[in-house]
Amino acid sequence: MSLLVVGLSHRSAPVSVLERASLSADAKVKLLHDTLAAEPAAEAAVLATCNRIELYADVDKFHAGVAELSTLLAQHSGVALEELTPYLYVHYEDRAVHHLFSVACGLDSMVVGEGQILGQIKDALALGQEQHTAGRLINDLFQQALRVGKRAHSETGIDRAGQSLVTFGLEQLAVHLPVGEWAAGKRALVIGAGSMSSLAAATLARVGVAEIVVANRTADRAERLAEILVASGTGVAASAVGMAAVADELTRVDVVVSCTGATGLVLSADDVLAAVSPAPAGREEAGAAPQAPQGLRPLTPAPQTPAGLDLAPAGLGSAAAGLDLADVVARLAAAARDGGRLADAGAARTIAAPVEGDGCPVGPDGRSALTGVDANSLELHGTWADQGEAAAQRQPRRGTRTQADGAAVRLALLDLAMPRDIDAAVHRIPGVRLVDIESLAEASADAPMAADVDAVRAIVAGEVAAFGAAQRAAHITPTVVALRAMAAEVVAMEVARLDGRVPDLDERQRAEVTQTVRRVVDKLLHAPTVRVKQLASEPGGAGYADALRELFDLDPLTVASVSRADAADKNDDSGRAS
Ligand SMILES: NC(=O)c1ccc[n+]([C@@H]2O[C@H](COP(=O)([O-])OP(=O)(O)OC[C@H]3O[C@@H](n4cnc5c(N)ncnc54)[C@H](OP(=O)(O)O)[C@@H]3O)[C@@H](O)[C@H]2O)c1
Repeated sequence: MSLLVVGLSHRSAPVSVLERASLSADAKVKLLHDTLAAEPAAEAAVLATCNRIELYADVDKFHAGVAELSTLLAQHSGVALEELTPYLYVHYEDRAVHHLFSVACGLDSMVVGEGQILGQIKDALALGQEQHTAGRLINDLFQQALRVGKRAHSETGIDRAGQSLVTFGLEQLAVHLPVGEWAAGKRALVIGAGSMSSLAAATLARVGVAEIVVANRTADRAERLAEILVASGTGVAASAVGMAAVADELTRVDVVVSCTGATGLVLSADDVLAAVSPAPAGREEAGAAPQAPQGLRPLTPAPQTPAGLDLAPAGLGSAAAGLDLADVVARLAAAARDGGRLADAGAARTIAAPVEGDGCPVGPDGRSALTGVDANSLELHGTWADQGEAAAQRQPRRGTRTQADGAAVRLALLDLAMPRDIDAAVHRIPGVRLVDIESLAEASADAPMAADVDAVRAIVAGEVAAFGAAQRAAHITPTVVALRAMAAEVVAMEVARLDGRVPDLDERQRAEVTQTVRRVVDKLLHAPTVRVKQLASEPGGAGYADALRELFDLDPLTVASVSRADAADKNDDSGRAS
């Protein structure tokens, strides 16, 4: 039997395929059992993260194994085999071990060196153990991968080569500023209260945001996370809200981190657009500070608006300040019909870019109907051009950063979910910066490769060789044990025969003869068993076990029973270890 892995990852497949191929918890369990039910596989484990889906199995036939595992992956992911095949990779025997060890060290991660993959490998092993699909090979392999990953982190500076996904994402939002400087005093909204959101919230608190609002479907979890944050000693203020409050919170916060397990969008482009849009003039009461009704943000900063991210009114004409989104859309639609010319001078100042092509699709409520529009084919339509120009006219206060395109960053969003939580169309909203899994992948490709990566590669190479040697040595052990058992049996039979033929031997003489026979047998077997273990641990040494069995006419059932007992001991040990 040999180790085979078939999978796809962010390196082999586009995010859109990975998103569609992601496995639910139920699908993972079914995939494991179906793999074992398939004829070529004896053990199986599935490593499924937002960046990879890999099926590991102990197979006895390479070609049949590849065909079977690929078909099962397609079946359970719901992506047709013909579509999936170009994105699949296959590793076998030592290459498969090398692959998992590299993955465990974070060498194959989207953000090189990130440590979360170790938890995901541990989960994959735990699931295999729980479902009894992990035998001796999978247990040994995954446990060793965890050790190798920890070794890489403790012996090298791989952590520096790639920070955790959250930190890296925040760095992308902060662009050229140190994250701490960028985050200081900001208000953040964290959507979701699971493990990733908790990590995101903890990181935000650590880097110095002033306030965190946690929004989650289940209120208890959001409240619990908010309590933990308050008790964290970072000085952050934290509170919990339901998902219904997200639209409202969007208008108050500066940063959003979203990482839910939702399969659909949590934030549409319209939600974000509404949150960063100017408030309609008609809704402002004379002499009163403008409120933020229904997701439209006032242009005059409210007193509680955090420094650095508000919208300064200076330089804005009254037409711009009181711009109603529905009004803008209507004007743009008219302008599009009119060849891009706007009838109103106030609006013309707001909308600098001429509308290209057709006008922005308008929903029944008069807002841009962006939800459901294919982000890849989406062009910047008038509504957003308008918002960008409005943002460009705002005078950034001290501390307000600007995007590379010159527009002030009004709202920074980090989407760590897979599938995505935030509509990719948000990328095109001026004044909004969205960093998502796809853009993180691109950014990390440009990250400088530290010398530590080479050090980790050396560790992986050494560990793969050691693992292969240990596995091959372990492969011969049952045969050697069976040989010694057979020898002991022969000695016992001969001593019994001696008892029958020379019954007068006293106890001391009998013990002496027995010891002598045992010593002879041990001495005869010592050199060949030591040598055969050495030879078997070398690449291509698997045949020595067969030779030993053949030469000494060992009972295959005895060898198999020793292997089973050995595997059971290992499983007990691994159960205790994990
Ligand atoms: N864990 C990682 O290492 C990691 C790394 C990178 C990216 N991610 C991505 O981050 C996301 C969350 O992963 P996780 O590990 O944090 O999962 P998790 O611990 O299971 O948490 C899932 C969170 O999503 C919420 N949620 C689930 N379905 C939802 C829905 N339909 N609508 C709204 N909220 C919903 C859950 O709310 P309830 O509390 O109400 O159930 C919970 O807060 C996933 O997209 C994952 O791919 C995870």
